[in-house]
Amino acid sequence: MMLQDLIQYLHRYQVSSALNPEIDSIVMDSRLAKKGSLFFCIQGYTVDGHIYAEEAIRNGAVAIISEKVLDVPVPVIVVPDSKRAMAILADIFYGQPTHKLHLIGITGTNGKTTTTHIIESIFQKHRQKTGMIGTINMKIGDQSFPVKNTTPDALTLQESFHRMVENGVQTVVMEVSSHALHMGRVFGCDFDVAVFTNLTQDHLDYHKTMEEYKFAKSLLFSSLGNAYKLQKPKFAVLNADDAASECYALSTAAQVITYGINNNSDIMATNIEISGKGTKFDLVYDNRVVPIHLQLVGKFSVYNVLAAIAASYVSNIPMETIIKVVEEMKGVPGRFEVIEEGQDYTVIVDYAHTPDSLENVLKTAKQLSRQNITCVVGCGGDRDRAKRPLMAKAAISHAHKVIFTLDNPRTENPARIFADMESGIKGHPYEIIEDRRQAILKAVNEASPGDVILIAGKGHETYQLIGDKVLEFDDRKVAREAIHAKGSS
Ligand SMILES: CC(=O)N[C@H]1[C@@H](OP(=O)(O)OP(=O)(O)OC[C@H]2O[C@@H](n3ccc(=O)[nH]c3=O)[C@H](O)[C@@H]2O)O[C@H](CO)[C@@H](O)[C@@H]1O[C@H](C)C(=O)N[C@@H](C)C(=O)N[C@H](CCC(=O)O)C(=O)O
Ligand SMILES: Nc1ncnc2c1ncn2[C@@H]1O[C@H](COP(=O)(O)OP(=O)(O)OP(=O)(O)O)[C@@H](O)[C@H]1O
Ligand SMILES: N[C@H](CCC[C@H](N)C(=O)O)C(=O)O
Ligand SMILES: [Mg+2]
Repeated sequence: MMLQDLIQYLHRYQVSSALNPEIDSIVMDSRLAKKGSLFFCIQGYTVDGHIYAEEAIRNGAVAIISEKVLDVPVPVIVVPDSKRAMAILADIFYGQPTHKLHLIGITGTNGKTTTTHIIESIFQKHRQKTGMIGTINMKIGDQSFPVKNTTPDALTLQESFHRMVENGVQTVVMEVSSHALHMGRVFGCDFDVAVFTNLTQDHLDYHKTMEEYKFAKSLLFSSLGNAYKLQKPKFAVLNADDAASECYALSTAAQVITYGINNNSDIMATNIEISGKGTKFDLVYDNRVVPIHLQLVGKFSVYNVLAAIAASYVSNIPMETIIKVVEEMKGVPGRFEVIEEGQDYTVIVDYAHTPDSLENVLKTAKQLSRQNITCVVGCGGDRDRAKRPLMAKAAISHAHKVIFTLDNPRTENPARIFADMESGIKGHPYEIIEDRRQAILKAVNEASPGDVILIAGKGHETYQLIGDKVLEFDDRKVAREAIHAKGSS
């Protein structure tokens, strides 16, 4: 594509030269620039990408998008906001792939990964080729690829959509994080269905206040518009039991469909019964009542299932197919994953890393056993400090025994993380075992028949970030080792 053809889509810009090179690739990292690249200078949180313009040119870049005038020998297009320009041009460069896909975006504090997986399974059962983008991986059909972020930057994202289109994908279901919405990673995406799971405290290190966090999530719904794509209406799928939905209904011109348990909604669950064997409820929709038996456990799972049902139903998937899939769903890696090695106590690995999710999973664990619940949990470093005392409080309030341990401390001093956690729970008994392996070993060694151990915070993660080191660590493997060690001692 020629540079001038690409930049014609930008409204306000200055260009330093009339040269019109051919653009073969678009990059935001100077190290990835090659002959024919267009390089975007992005003001980052760590460094200012403008300082890498010359390196990008040395590596072959033939034009630069910048927020500043630069004295370099290739055309420089100066724009007011290079991140915004990048999202818009990425969409154009890759041939507007989201216009050719049925695109479902899911936002909310908890439940995005789980709901995304359920929706993927439903569309696959309906014989569609699917794409999926989220915390665990990016998938094209059944092939998976590693990811750095839950919602990737605009270049990676549009390139992924392009590959999906080339590979015959029809429907893409993706997690849309509040960071991504705030940083404009999804500007340029044409969503058909936007789903809201819930809003509770997290990420205040980044968004500063709950109001700003709530607003960031509203951008998914306001971006839906009321446009019809190939006669296809757009939908906002909202949780009727979460107060933030009112704001999201107001921010969208799309049709709204609600789901819920407590408040009246279009897709509703009543008569919920939770047991170790799964969860039963009556699904109420379109004046019909259908009994459902999930293998997934917990009230929070019912919410995720309802969100997935609603998103699939408005996408014209037959309800019979949807129900079959949700009843067959066994779970998502690292989400309430039961570690079954024939032991007479239960070990669960879960990704709860917010106060609300920790409270939910602990309450669910309590519904499964009358025996003691042990919670092994830590809080991530270089992340929201305000959630730490609340997570510690949730653990203390709902578990009989609590072991605080390291999650991913990253570059933060573990002592400060533990001090933040302890500030929420003065006077309650707990133990601190910094080494996560030792904490898990201890919890397992002390388990009695019928007990439940919940190892929270890292779920599917196969690493631990300590300082700038990435160490191999998988709660599920360590738990298995601990169970076997106890069994053979
Ligand atoms: C705070 C944040 O979100 N940071 C994101 C941001 O990185 P950054 O701003 O630090 O980038 P930077 O290192 O300053 O670099 C600035 C620019 O210089 C360029 N550069 C840099 C070095 C060089 O040699 N040459 C060069 O050109 C970089 O490519 C970049 O364009 O842009 C990167 C590329 O898109 C992201 O990977 C990175 O996410 C980091 C890894 C991260 O941890 N983000 C978290 C907070 C996040 O986004 N999480 C949400 C999920 C949250 C949830 O719901 O649980 C997510 O969607 O992942
Ligand atoms: N609907 C829900 N409401 C509250 N908690 C939930 C819900 N669904 C899942 N959880 C809890 O939150 C944890 C994370 O779930 P999941 O990975 O699906 O959320 P997510 O929104 O993708 O999280 P992240 O923002 O880290 O990507 C689960 O392990 C479980 O403890
Ligand atoms: N997407 C979340 C994941 C947190 C997972 C937890 N294990 C941690 O490291 O805090 C974040 O980056 O804040
Ligand atoms: Mg996720």
